[in-house]
Amino acid sequence: MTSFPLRPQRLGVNIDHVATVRNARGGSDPDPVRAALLAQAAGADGITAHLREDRRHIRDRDLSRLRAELSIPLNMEMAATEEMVAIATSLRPHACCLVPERREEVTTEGGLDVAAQETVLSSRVARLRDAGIRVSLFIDPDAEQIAAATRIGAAVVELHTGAYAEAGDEEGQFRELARLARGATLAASMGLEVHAGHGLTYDNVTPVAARPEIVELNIGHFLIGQAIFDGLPAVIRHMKGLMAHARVRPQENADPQSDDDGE
Ligand SMILES: CC(=O)[C@@H](O)[C@H](O)COP(=O)(O)O
Ligand SMILES: NCC(=O)COP(=O)(O)O
Repeated sequence: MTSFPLRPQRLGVNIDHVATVRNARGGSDPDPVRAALLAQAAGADGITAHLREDRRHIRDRDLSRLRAELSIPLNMEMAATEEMVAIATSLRPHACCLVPERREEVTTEGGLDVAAQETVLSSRVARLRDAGIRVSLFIDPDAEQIAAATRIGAAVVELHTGAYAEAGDEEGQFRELARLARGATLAASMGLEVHAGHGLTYDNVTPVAARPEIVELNIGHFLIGQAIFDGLPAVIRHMKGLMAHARVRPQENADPQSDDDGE
């Protein structure tokens, strides 16, 4: 089958876990804003930072500094609470991604249940939109959630890739990838911009990066961890290289059973 190079896909670098390391000692190093500026210089297309309700990593002051110092888009991840909507509408980042949050979780465990909370979410989405913020919803790649995201006026959905990333075997990975592909196709056909993220690494990024409808990946934990060994600029350049390579022959690379691992 003939294949055509796709449009480049954006890489949003999530710098939360620089703040996790900083907070471990309670001081000011390492500075997540410095990491964001380094990521920007290395070719990141955006910076993602999640202001959790418990402030376990990113803090309010980090966000205001990011907003002031970055020249690439800032994507603020947040729970859909009154407190967070008030912070976001005052900060006015380029985008807000609404995510589900449970205080006791180690990381975001599933997608936002948009279908179950349409009324409250639609008024919060409207307030963010009225403040000029592009609103994204972090959801599982399910038809019910995608339809609900459209109904409440989100511009973007970020498909949760955690189940794909954590699938223990090839069969599970194949099943989750097929689910992501169906979700991406459906969301794009409904006029939503499609992003994806969570748990992506050098080893599993290629089939996701090859999906033509997915125009942005948000990646954090792996990049920050790998930067300990290789340095943040080299890690960002390598990840962007894998993403670009995946889109040269998207049909082949979208198949997780392909021999080509994207290296
Ligand atoms: C929403 C999401 O998928 C994660 O990127 C999260 O923002 C990373 O931070 P945690 O590790 O605190 O979940
Ligand atoms: N929204 C996903 C994200 O920002 C990064 O997730 P992870 O790579 O830290 O798992």
